[in-house]
Amino acid sequence: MYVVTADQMRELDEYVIESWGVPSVSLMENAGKALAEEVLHLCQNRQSKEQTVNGNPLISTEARAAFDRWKGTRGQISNDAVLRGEKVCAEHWYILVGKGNNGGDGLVAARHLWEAGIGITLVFAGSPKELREEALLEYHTAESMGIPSILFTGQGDLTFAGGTGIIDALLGTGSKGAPRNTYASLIQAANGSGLPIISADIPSGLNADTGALYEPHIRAEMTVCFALLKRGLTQFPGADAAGHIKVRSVGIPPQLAEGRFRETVYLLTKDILSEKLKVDLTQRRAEDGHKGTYGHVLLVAGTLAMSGAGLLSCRAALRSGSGLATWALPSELLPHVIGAVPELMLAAAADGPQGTWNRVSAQNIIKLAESRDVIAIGPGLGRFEEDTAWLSQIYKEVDLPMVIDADGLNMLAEGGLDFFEHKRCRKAPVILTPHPGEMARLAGVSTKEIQQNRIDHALSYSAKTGVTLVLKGSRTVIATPEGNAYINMTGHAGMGTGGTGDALTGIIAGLLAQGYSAEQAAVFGVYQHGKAGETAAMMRAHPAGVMAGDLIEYL
Ligand SMILES: NC(=O)C1=CN([C@@H]2O[C@H](COP(=O)(O)OP(=O)(O)OC[C@H]3O[C@@H](n4cnc5c(N)ncnc54)[C@H](OP(=O)(O)O)[C@@H]3O)[C@@H](O)[C@H]2O)[C@@H](O)CC1
Ligand SMILES: [K+]
Repeated sequence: MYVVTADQMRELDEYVIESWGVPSVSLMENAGKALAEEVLHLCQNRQSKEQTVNGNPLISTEARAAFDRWKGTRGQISNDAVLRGEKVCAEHWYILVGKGNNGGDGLVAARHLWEAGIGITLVFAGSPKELREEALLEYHTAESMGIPSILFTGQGDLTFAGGTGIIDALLGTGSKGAPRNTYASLIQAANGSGLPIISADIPSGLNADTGALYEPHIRAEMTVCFALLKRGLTQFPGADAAGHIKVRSVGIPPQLAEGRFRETVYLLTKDILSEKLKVDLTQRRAEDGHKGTYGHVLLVAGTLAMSGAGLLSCRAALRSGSGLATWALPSELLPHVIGAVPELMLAAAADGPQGTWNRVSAQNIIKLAESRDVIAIGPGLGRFEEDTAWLSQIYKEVDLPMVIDADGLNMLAEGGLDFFEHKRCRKAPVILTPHPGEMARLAGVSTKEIQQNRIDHALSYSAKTGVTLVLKGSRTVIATPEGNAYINMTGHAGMGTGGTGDALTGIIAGLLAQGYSAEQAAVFGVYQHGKAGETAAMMRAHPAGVMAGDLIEYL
């Protein structure tokens, strides 16, 4: 599933209109009809819930289904079941109409809902005479049909008297900045009404490209998004304002987006994993495979105070299927962790005071890496003198697939983009796994700026440096230097707990060890990490109780 910006959507619109001759009024018709269908579904669901007594259906749905099966369907006549809602006459929807094409979609929906018997009041944010082209035609049709309308001037309150729902067709992909004047007042009134709001394309007040929210913005129960998902709907806080999101086709085939733009953003689904990234989700192995076949991870991590980070990463690497794992750790820490993960090999590689790292150990790491397949650096590592130079030396001299996390990222941030000046001497890929705070340090901006435009920041850093970038947080974004980005949908807020990032580093390293490409390992690793977190949540009394160690057990 492709995820596009407002400009990309406009380009695709124009392409089908100009190159294929699809009339733009047909696109608007399809959009408005899809919107009306979703409103009708909601009304019908509401009706069927009301036909129960104290929550018990008068006739159980199982009994009804059994009877319908017995009766069969031969010779039955159905009407347009979707658009001729039964018993929807008690419904009355207010449709907020802006002056662009988003408003036009609202006007089309008004016509279909009116036809289905729903009471409608159109509320114009500005004089309908300002509407243009298709939207203006739709206005004239609605007026001829006698659909009631009011012009909201901003004077007095709009109470939505007798209303049962609101369609937000104020602002779509053509909106710029915070909603102004009557638009702002209508948004505030709609949110305050307590009625369910269904947004056309995007909730008004959302930045369609970034997911940032302006004030005020609509808080929708559902958003009916047209043709292709907009980037802003996939990232928080925008995703939260959109409510349940339904993508409906309007006559612009999504596959038009493939290879068309410099950057292609995908919603991470099983299909994307198996069809685009060619990941075998069953993870089949050759019958004659052995531990040497599935790679050896070298993890450079941990101090005495943060030994758990190393343990979690190593366990995750093994659980994700790597054949072997070695943990390079400070010598003072080693005796304390013997036997904690018996499957793991331990290598004393640093002699800093109190179980910490120091700069002399770069050579030790380079030597250890000689007989390994992947190197992962960072979890619980701490900072030490001249550590950026230490990491840079390893980066230059260890040409293995490399994952850098946590303090490794802070070292890298200190080196700035100069750190990557030696990237041409590396053939093997590098994956960075920052959380938003670490990403902010890498990019030299604030955490807030990162969070307000996660997809762009991930893509641009990846393009500049040649690394595969995993920007963590809800809806993790994985960006590749070639300009692909994937938005992960697995996982849950219960995974916001210490050590889950360390586990992710281990999973990705474990996949790299088995021969997955950087893109496959980062994307599949993030997907699996979230899935394991979901399984762990289901096995506990409450998702908030999930710990990093739990999710590793469900890999
Ligand atoms: N094209 C197609 O074929 C299809 C398009 N489709 C639909 O079209 C939508 C995009 O339509 P669009 O481009 O007309 O923009 P849209 O968001 O409706 O309104 C922009 C208007 O609002 C105004 N305005 C801007 N910012 C504002 C603010 N902050 N506060 C207040 N006002 C503000 C601005 O006025 P201006 O500032 O320029 O005076 C401008 O007139 C898209 O989301 C989808 O729903 C579907 O039907 C499928 C086919
Ligand atoms: K809208």
